[in-house]
Amino acid sequence: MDDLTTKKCVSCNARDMRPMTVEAAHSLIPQGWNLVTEDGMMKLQRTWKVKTFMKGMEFFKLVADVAEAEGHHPDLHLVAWNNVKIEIWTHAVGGLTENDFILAAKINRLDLHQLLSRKVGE
Ligand SMILES: C[C@H](O)[C@H](O)[C@H]1CNC2=NC(N)=NC(=O)C2=N1
Repeated sequence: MDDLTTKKCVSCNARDMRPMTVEAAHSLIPQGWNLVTEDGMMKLQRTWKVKTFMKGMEFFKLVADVAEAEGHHPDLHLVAWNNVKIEIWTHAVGGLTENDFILAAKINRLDLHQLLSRKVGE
């Protein structure tokens, strides 16, 4: 698998865009992300615990900057003040395309250590 972080998202209104197969999705999934199926549609999903509500908002800003640079956007959830969940899929095709994996891989590159709660025992 060539490094997804070296790639750029393409416009989602390309006529030939189709949702990828489950097998293809499993071969591309970046570290820390999960494949989930909701309402019959596959999505990428990852969760984090942040130190504070405002650090959650800082997290969202970092992600938003990546999304805007890529022209491809995640769903951002901040629940019970410190639980972040990000879900990514390609709305234009109602499933997963390579764009989703590129965005997830680039989110993985963000330096989040100042924002995240320490894991138990750390
Ligand atoms: C033209 C442009 O590619 C589209 O409007 C983009 C914007 N961001 C997007 N983000 C996601 N996740 N899915 C889309 O289909 C999508 N479409």
